[in-house]
Amino acid sequence: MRGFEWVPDIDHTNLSLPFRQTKSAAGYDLLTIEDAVISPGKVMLIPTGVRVRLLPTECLLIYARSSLAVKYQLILANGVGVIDADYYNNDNNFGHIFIPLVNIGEVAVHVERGERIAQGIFTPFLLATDDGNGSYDQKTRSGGFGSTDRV
Ligand SMILES: O=c1ccn([C@H]2C[C@H](O)[C@@H](COP(=O)(O)OP(=O)(O)OP(=O)(O)O)O2)c(=O)[nH]1
Ligand SMILES: [Mg+2]
Repeated sequence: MRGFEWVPDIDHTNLSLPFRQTKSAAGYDLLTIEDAVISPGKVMLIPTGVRVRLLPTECLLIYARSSLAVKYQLILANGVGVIDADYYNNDNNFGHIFIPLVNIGEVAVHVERGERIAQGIFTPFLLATDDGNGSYDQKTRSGGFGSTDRV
């Protein structure tokens, strides 16, 4: 079963789950659930209110919307976001997808609740032939953005 769901306890009144705007669009547009003002040179983590269910050898790749880059100089701070299957329903934030937007222009940019801020593309991936042969230790994910770092 592959698809988007609302994160529990999120107010999604009048918002829609991500959807493809046209029949042949590859990307599901993700909305912001909050108003935000992004200052020049700053990165803001924007909540989408959604999580995604994936098969174990799939990820959701998050890309910028070209129009936001061209009109408002808003791009993804991480280039491309990778949403892992085990991020879904993690203990930290239920699998909430956040979009790290950076303003590379010279004026502050407002984004409004319900605006489409990025797009997600479902993508299958391959494993190394000897993956899982016991030579390294895989942890259980507890969150995102550095949660697997060893401190
Ligand atoms: O644009 C993004 C990128 C990632 N994530 C979430 C989902 C992903 O599964 C998790 C971890 O992402 P990634 O592996 O790219 O970040 P990391 O810095 O390696 O964090 P971690 O140590 O948690 O893997 O963070 C988002 O919500 N938005
Ligand atoms: Mg990681």
